[in-house]
Amino acid sequence: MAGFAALGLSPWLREQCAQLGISRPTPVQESCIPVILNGQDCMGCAKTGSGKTAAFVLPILQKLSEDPYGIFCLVMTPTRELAYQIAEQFRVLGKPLGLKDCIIVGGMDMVTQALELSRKPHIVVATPGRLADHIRSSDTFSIKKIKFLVLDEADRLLEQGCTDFTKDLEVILGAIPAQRQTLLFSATLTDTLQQLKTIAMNKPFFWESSSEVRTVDELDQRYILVPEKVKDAYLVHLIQKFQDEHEDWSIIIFTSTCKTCQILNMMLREFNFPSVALHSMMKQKQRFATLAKFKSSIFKILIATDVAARGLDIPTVQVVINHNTPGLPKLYVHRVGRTARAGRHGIAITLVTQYDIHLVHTIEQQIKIKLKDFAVEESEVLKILTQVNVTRRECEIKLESTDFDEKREKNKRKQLILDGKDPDLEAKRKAELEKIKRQKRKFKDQIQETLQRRQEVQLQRKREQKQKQAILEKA
Ligand SMILES: Nc1ncnc2c1ncn2[C@@H]1O[C@H](COP(=O)(O)OP(=O)(O)OP(=O)(O)O)[C@@H](O)[C@H]1O
Repeated sequence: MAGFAALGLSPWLREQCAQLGISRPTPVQESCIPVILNGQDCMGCAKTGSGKTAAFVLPILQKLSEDPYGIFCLVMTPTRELAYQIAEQFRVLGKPLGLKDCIIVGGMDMVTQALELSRKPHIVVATPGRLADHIRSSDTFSIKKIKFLVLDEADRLLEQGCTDFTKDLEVILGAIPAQRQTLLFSATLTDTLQQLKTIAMNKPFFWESSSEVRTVDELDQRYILVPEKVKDAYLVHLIQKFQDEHEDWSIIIFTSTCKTCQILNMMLREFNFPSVALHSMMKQKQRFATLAKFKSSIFKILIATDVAARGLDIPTVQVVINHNTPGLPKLYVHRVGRTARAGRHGIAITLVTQYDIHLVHTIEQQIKIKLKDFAVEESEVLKILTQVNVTRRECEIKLESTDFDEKREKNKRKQLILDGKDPDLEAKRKAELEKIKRQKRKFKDQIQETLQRRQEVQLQRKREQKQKQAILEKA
């Protein structure tokens, strides 16, 4: 493997890398850095924790050092926390340049941001919604002359998921020059490749790691099959076990909703675990503070929604627990990728209920690896089951007495209106879908019950036949 010098990186940047302990390029860096330095568009699809950020930060800094001006580069990313992390990489590696960066994300003061933008920073790192708001409402800055556009977690930015970025991206793409270098990175680019090519139009170089398996070899991937009602007891048991055996390990627990995230955090706190929660219903400043506490290992357990699933680079994380099975294999890949980064080892455990087994099969098919069973002493779990369930119920009641649900409803309505949808109509649609889901589940349970009964009857018949035969033989 060649060193950074052979890739064409200047000595000052190599020195910066060395100071951060980055001495040899990773494969994605080795392949993409020369191409970017050569002026080509680039799409890099490499596994989680494989150094994709430096693969675009380093060549951009080199180009900036040759022709410094602002605004030189725009980086788009799906989450606010990730925007701060990327800006930090630019700042640390670009220190000798006296780099000026600016972070434009929702939840922070817009006036301050507008002022910073008007001061022509070299690098702008932004989430799409807030940057589009600035473009629509202000003419005190221009991104018409940027040299580089980077979409980090590019597939997520183009996905029409629960947060749809596509309209804001259209506004942003309309405000930047057609003549630019476009760099697209993610651990899961492949299914949005055609869409991405419409953004990186300049005959993009595409690099994908050759390995069939979508997750890193250093990651031990496990599952535990659990009935829904004992899931929390398993969770508490697992955390206790990891805390007892590995005092210095940090753990991320992923949940499906903000409410579950909040309740689980309250519950773990009741059991005196050092946990913090991170979800989109928290105020932005609180979100940053939470993450800072977790990153500095003051709190060793982070309970988060998928807002933390992508990109976050926290080397102390040794364990990822999926409290719910992710519905999309891609989401699974990103969640479990919060551990076992940059060659370190890690373990991911997914709690799977009987209704989610098909999801596990889909995940296994996509990532090309089978999850292994994680052995748990059930008797230990049973010992704490009642206490855990009672505590959870108490936490639910406590949360109900706050305005959490009300806030959530308001946020949802606001978002729907912003998306141009009718909140009442959407609520009706959702209720109908829930009804169908409940009916389906009931139907499934009924089928299972009938099958079980049939099996029992057949067994009983066989037993009776045997008895009859035995009597006949005796006679
Ligand atoms: N060449 C290198 N040698 C050693 N460590 C590196 C190298 N390049 C980057 N790193 C470190 O590896 C870690 C992971 O890098 P990074 O966050 O860029 O991963 P990623 O590929 O973007 O992952 P994800 O898909 O999860 O966003 C970081 O802490 C980074 O400093």
